[in-house]
Amino acid sequence: MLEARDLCAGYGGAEVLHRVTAKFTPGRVTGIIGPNGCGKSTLLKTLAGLHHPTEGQVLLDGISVPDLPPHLSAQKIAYLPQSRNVPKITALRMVLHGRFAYLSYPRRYRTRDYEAARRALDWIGAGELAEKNVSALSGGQRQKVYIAMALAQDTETVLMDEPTTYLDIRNQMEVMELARRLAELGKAVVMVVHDLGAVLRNADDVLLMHQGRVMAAGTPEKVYASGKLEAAFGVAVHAVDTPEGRQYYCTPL
Ligand SMILES: Nc1ncnc2c1ncn2[C@@H]1O[C@H](COP(=O)(O)OP(=O)(O)OP(=O)(O)O)[C@@H](O)[C@H]1O
Repeated sequence: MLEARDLCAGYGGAEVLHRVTAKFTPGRVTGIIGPNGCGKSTLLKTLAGLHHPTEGQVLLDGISVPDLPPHLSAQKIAYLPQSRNVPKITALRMVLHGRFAYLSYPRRYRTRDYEAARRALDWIGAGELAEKNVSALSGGQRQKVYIAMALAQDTETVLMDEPTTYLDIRNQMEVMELARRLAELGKAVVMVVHDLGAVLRNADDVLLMHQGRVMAAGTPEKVYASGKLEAAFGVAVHAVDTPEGRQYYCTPL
C-alpha cells in the first residue's frame, strides 16, 4: 500500500506540504480535493517519487519510494501529470511507453509489449485509435489513451492529476468509470479532481487538503459530515438523496 507519513515538501526552501499523512488503499479510488494552490499536485508528484520530500516518508509496501531506482518505481507507480507535451506519435506508440520500465538493454519493445499495449487500448474501448496520431485526438480520446498507457505500465498504483479537467461531462463520466475499473483490477487509484460533486459521488475515499495540510480524510460521507468542506472551499455543500444515490451540490455561503 502507498502511504505518506509526516510528509513535507516544497520548492526552494518554501514548504508547501506540511506533515501530510495519508494511506491509499488498493482496490479503492481516492479523490484528492482542495482549493487552488493547496498542494495537491505537489503531493501527487511527491508520492510518485518525482519530487523529493524535505521530511517524512513516502512508502510503498514499507519501501521508501524516493530511494527506488526510477525503473523500479515506474513498475510500481504510474503517474499521469496535469499536462504534458502532445507528441506526434500514434496512440499505440504512446501506450507502449508504459512498457518502457520493463525493457532491458537494448530497450526494444518486444512482441509481448505490443500485445500489452493493444490489450490496454482495447480495455479502455479505444482499440480503433491505435494507429491515430495522438496530436489529432480529441481531449477526451487523448485522456483515455493516457489511461491505457498507465494500464500498460501494470502498476499497483495509478496517480492521475486532474484527468477530467477540460473534458465534456460525458468524457468526465467515462474517465471516472475508467478509474473505477482500474480500482476493480486491485489498483490503488488516486486522482486530483476539482469537481467536488463528482468526487463525493464517485470516490471511495476522499483526502481534503487545505494550505498544504490534510483537513479531512475518509469516505465521502465522512468528509461531508465533517463540515470541513465548507471551511476549505468557502462554499456551502449540500447532499440530496436521489434514486441514483446521494448527490452533492454547492451554493455560496
Ligand atoms: N515548480 C514550482 N516551483 C515553485 N513553486 C511551485 C512549483 N509548483 C508549485 N508551486 C507552488 O506550490 C504551491 C502548491 O502548488 P500545487 O500545484 O501543488 O497546488 P494545487 O493544489 O495542485 O493547485 P491547483 O489546484 O491550482 O492545480 C503553490 O503556491 C504553487 O505556486
